[in-house]
Amino acid sequence: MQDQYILAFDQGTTSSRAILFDRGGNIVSSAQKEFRQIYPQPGWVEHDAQEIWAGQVGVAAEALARAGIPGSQVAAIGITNQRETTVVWDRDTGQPVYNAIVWQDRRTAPFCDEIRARGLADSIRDKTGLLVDAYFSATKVRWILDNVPGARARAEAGKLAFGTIDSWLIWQLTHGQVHVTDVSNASRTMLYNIHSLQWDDALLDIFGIPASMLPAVKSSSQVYGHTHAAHLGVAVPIAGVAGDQQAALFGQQCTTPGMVKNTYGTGCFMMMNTGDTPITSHNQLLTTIAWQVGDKVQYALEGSIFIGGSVVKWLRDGLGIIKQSSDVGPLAAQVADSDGVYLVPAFAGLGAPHWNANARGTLVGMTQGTGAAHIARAALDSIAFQTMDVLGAMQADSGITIAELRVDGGACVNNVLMQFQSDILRTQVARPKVTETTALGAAYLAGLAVGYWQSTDDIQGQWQLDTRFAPALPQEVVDRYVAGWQRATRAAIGWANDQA
Ligand SMILES: Nc1ncnc2c1ncn2[C@@H]1O[C@H](COP(=O)(O)OP(=O)(O)O)[C@@H](O)[C@H]1O
Ligand SMILES: O=P(O)(O)OC[C@H](O)CO
Repeated sequence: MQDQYILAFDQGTTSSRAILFDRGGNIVSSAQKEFRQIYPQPGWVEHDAQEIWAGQVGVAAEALARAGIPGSQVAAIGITNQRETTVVWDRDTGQPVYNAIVWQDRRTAPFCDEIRARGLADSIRDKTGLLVDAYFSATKVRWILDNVPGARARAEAGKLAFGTIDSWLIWQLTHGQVHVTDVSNASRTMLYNIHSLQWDDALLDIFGIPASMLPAVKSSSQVYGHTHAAHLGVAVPIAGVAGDQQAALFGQQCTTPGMVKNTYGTGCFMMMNTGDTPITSHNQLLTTIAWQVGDKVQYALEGSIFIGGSVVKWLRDGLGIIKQSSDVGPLAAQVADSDGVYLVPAFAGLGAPHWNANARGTLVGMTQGTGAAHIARAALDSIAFQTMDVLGAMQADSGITIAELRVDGGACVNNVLMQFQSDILRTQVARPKVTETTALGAAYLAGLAVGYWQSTDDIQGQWQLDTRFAPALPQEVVDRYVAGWQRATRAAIGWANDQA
């Protein structure tokens, strides 16, 4: 028999990737395509769901072509996706009724304020593990139903379907035959009870969403359906689905309670595996479903940082002090430290553990001697400091002191950042050889479902260390840096709260 492979779709916020993996978890080939970010108004972020679909299926074909592998040698497809992003489409035509409303979109923040004012936040949190915020899908679906002419009536007549991007892609791949999601994506909608593992009628009522719109919720590793032969030449089983952060946790093989990964992408997303126990946070973290394999549901604690690697983009595109992202390391390395300069990149408010929607970017501590290198250094430091705040909250909530932070995402290639991260966390930071852990996690989930890998034992040895960073800075220096950061954060929040 010819060699078989697993094809992972990694549908992210700014680009769609397809990666082909072999049995050893090695990358055989990949293809990637960026797509348009649509900003109709300040604070609004949309994607064209059709463009995402066309791009994703295009990169899948391209990845196979590059490896010279036909669809018949793909044992299964795993899908992982930007989470919360909301698509509503017509069941008959398969056409979206509105652009996808992206997780970053803040248009429903006033409605979230209303929900909190009605005293509903605690019960929503108890059921979903989430804080009431525009980030999650529920208020986005409601917005579409309220603002697209005729949408509510069509939804009530059972004509419209809702899905996160995983559901949308599966619907397209199966030509409208399969409308599903997995537990990890469902747990980001703010409509799903993470304890009873069901859509919650009372929540559907609060948000005015007809149950007929919802996908069926499945495990993260099973055959959901087969692709229509039009796409890869043959029908291929779609056998793994997880939200991208959960998939990265799985791909990092953080499969035992207490293991933590941090993904340094546009934002930073830290997750701790908490096993079969959903831990309620007292520090404004989210409780979420990590994945379900077989009948075993695993939970996680999560802290999301809105501006992570994108602060480097801002140095490039906003300030113009670097030409390309990779220039930031050498520029920052020109100085020993930021010399008292702190950047709090609260460009879109602050996420965990502050959740302050009004906070704005703050740059403090400058003197006549401050130059571009100090600002670059402060920008990188801000990624590490925000991560430190989230990890502190996570350790407090779980009572676990972690031994190692596993890292991935575009900005984890930066050694200056990783070393500083280890220094201020006083913890080992471990960067694996394969940093495409999101796609790898989806591939593992799919491969396990079809017997490509027999059990998690088969993949256990595949995580390989690239570089380990160990704390080197003296404690008193770290204490001084951290105290400065905390002052700067207070300044960012104080500036927002001081509005007349
Ligand atoms: N050498 C680098 N140092 C720091 N940040 C970087 C570096 N290279 C890329 N980045 C940042 O990493 C981010 C891209 O990471 P990626 O994981 O591809 O993001 P996403 O999946 O969120 O689109 C960008 O915000 C970019 O600014
Ligand atoms: O597309 P990414 O990798 O930035 O991830 C987005 C997250 O899933 C949003 O919750």
